[in-house]
Amino acid sequence: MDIFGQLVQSATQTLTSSDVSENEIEHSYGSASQGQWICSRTAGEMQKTVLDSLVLKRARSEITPCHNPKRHHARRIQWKFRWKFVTIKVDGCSFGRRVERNFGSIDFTCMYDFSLWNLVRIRLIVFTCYCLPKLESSRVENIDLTYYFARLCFFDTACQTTSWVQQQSSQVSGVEDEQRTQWLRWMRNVPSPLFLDLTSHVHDLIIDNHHTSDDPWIPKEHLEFVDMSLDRYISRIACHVILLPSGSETAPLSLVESTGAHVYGKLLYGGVNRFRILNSGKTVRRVGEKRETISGGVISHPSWDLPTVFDKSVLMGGASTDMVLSSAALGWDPAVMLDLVSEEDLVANNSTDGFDTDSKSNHAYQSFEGKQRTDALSAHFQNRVGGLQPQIDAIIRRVLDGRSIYSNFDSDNNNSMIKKARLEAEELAALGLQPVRGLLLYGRPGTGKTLLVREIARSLGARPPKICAAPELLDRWVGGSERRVRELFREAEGELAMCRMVAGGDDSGAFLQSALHVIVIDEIDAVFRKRIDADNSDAITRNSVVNQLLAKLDGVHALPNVLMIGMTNRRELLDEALLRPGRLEVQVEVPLPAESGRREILQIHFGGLRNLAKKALRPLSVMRARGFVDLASDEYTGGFSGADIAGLVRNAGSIALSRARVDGSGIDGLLITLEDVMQALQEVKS
Ligand SMILES: Nc1ncnc2c1ncn2[C@@H]1O[C@H](COP(=O)(O)OP(=O)(O)OP(=O)(O)O)[C@@H](O)[C@H]1O
Repeated sequence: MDIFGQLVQSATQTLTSSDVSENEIEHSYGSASQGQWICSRTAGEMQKTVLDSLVLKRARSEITPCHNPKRHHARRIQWKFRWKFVTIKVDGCSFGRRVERNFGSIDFTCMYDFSLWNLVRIRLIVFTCYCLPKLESSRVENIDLTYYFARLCFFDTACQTTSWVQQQSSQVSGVEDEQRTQWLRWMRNVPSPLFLDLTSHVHDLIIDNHHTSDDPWIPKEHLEFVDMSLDRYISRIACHVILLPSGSETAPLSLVESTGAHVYGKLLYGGVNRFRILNSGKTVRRVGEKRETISGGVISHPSWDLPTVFDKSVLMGGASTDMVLSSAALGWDPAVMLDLVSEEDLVANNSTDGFDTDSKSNHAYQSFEGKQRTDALSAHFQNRVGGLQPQIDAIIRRVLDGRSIYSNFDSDNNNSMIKKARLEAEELAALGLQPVRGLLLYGRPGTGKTLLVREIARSLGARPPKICAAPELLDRWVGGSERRVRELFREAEGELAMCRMVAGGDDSGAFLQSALHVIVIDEIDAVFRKRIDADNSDAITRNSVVNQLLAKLDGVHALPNVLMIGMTNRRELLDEALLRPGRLEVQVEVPLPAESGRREILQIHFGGLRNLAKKALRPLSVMRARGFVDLASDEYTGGFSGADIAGLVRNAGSIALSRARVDGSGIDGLLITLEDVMQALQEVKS
């Protein structure tokens, strides 16, 4: 059985008996606003245009005059709903300047009505495809990758998703009662989105297609820009299908593409039965009303006909973000500047070539064990975080080691090494050595706390971390803040419940099956500060929010598949109860970097730029003749934080860029000189 089949199977196995209540219908409405969110996260002029033309117009054009008052009424509501449906999404978006500067990505989200039976559920399928970097806009305009990837995902009969969907739809009529209940409950009970990574499938298809001369599946002209000899082009194509159960909390980041990926298309497509309910908020059903029919032709419910919207080609344009980035960074030559980057570093950096290899490296950690794994983790941090080796060691020892880096959505989960790592984690758990659930990072601003958190989440292969600033948790409505805290944990709860049932109710094994959920609360002192005896409403809310968090971390229903990371500049303000073992147990101070630390940070920031500046390298001798300046020394950067150093690098880059603009040498002739760095230093210090 393919992974998707396994997922679905495990999900359906997790169900217990309970009825589908009308409350769920309310949730369905919530799903629509999820859609709104999805759009607003990824707004763009193109998106608006596409939504308008492909969805809104289409919906309108479906409305045909009808003389039967009853039917007319139904249709009007239907129209209203669909209109509102789209409007909800479009209105909420902030279509901004991004469009000009950005790569003109179109963010579509594919949203299907998944209500297979009379009882209402809406399920969303978010179809995301990522595209190749550095496409030339002239070519991009002629290509509709969305279309092709959509076909790959949904229309190709060999594709796992399609066959699964077909299988499901063929079962609609003859579905067994028991199975029907299972499905409904699954949809209700599994609040976390299911992720299906079709990337390798898409890669295979593209590569196969490329090698097939007769009747190619994708016409050659659409692949002409793909340099098949360059793995990195292929490796930047990703394709994810995300299934969002209705009413689920969508972690904002779960829908955000991975670093370095370029969203090329997400397609929004919506349908729902009981539109009347959504529209009016009433749940009364008219006698004789046929609920399954929602729209003429576009989605004939509940079949899985191809939505015609995919037939439409969408033109895309604009420069890719990579172009923008590289043009800003071109010309950096750290070796010329300070000779800080060794040749080995360069080779190592070049091998990644600026592309995101995190997912690969995560797999690498998974297949390591023992010391080998710890070393690999340590190296992972070293390449990205400078000057914090003791802190990193502490985090690896206390937080990362002993965690089985296991995701049940991992296609490699048959790997024997991973099994070994899991067994080790199970043994440790049996010994009572469960991994810690809370980490506090505290220290001066800009010292790299957030950076550390990001790397921790990456190295663990966890679900995309949920990052929120503590003040965002406060809600002016009574009980609202507590609800927001609970929502943070909801996804983890859902997944744990699912794993628990798969493990036959075995609590101890369940969390090992669940992927880790990293919850990050920044500026944690703003809310979770010492509880005080006061009867003003603000203090009461804060106290209650602290209590809620404590309960989630270490209460009766504590969640072992959660790693909570708090960050603060003011540790002394935090509630003592939050800091005790079992809660934010590991506390790591992130200090200002010392000289050697600053050197490492400089290396990291210069190193990154050097990759992009390969072509613009200048003879070392020129700079060497002027003498070696140790920027990391106290004389230059004493008292600087990591963020200060990053800012210094950016500032020097901008100075060089403006000079290049003035003297007309352009980006190709861009070179950052020692004087630029010194000027930047002066500006930063003044
Ligand atoms: N140790 C470091 N190594 C490499 N880069 C660093 C380091 N510390 C900071 N930086 C750079 O500074 C930027 C800002 O750092 P970061 O946001 O992690 O600081 P912070 O400690 O979370 O700050 P705050 O407490 O104000 O939120 C990072 O994105 C990174 O580019």
